Amino acid sequence: MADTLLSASNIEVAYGAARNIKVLHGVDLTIAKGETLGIVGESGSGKTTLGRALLRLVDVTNGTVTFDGMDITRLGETAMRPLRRRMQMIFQDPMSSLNPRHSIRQILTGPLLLHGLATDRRDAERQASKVIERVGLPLTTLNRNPHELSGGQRQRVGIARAVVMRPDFVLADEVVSGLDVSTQAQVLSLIGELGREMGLAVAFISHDLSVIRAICDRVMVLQGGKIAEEGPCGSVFEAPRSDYTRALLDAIPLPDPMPGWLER
Ligand SMILES: Nc1ncnc2c1ncn2[C@@H]1O[C@H](COP(=O)(O)OP(=O)(O)OP(=O)(O)O)[C@@H](O)[C@H]1O
Repeated sequence: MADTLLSASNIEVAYGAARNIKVLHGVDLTIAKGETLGIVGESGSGKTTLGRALLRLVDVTNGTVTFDGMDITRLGETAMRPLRRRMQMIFQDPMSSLNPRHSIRQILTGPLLLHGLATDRRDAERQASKVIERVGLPLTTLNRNPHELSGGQRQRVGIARAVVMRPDFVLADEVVSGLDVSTQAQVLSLIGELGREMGLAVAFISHDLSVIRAICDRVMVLQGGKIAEEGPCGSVFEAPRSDYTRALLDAIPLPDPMPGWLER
């Protein structure tokens, strides 16, 4: 497909020194430029492992990972470095990924300067201010440290830190699971808006189907390290083909009527 950004072909991942704990058993996946793909499945089904394999944070034992036409399956860290800026990650708990001793200003400007995306400190500061406002936070946030922010504010900083690097791909792993429902909705719409605005490809991992439904174009259902089902969100949710997907759907009590942010 001409507009494929990221693809995995028949990938397998195994953990343990002897690579005897097999977790992914031949997974195929493609994400087009600008597309949001939901990856869903019960705990332990391999969602995070799949995300990490796409970013080359774990090695695959078999299969191929391709990014923007390049086979990156066996690239070393030096060769991966220029691609790292283009593949960003938003974490479940931003606290664990934001340096507690750094101000939000340092957290945002540091990588810009390091990767040569800002001409000088003033330019980095200007870009940081712009992105912090874009994610809905006041400029004074730049003077704060992560522990001085609420969970929702920290997640907005996590999003700002990812998008300020002008990536092509963002992996969002369980990014709203620690937040209350109304903050979840705000953070999801923000990711959706930014994705559309910037033409980002997003892989959105969640065990929560209602979250996937709110934000994704397409969904892939993982079961025991294999794909149980895959397709456009509408068809998978309206007419699931696998019993496993049906069981996942049955497990979420959807409110009636559906809140506006869940309607697509
Ligand atoms: N570093 C590791 N070493 C050994 N086994 C691991 C390692 N990381 C994950 N696993 C195992 O791989 C399987 C898949 O884990 P993974 O975190 O990818 O699943 P998940 O679907 O993201 O789960 P969750 O929703 O609970 O985060 C699990 O059985 C897990 O115990």
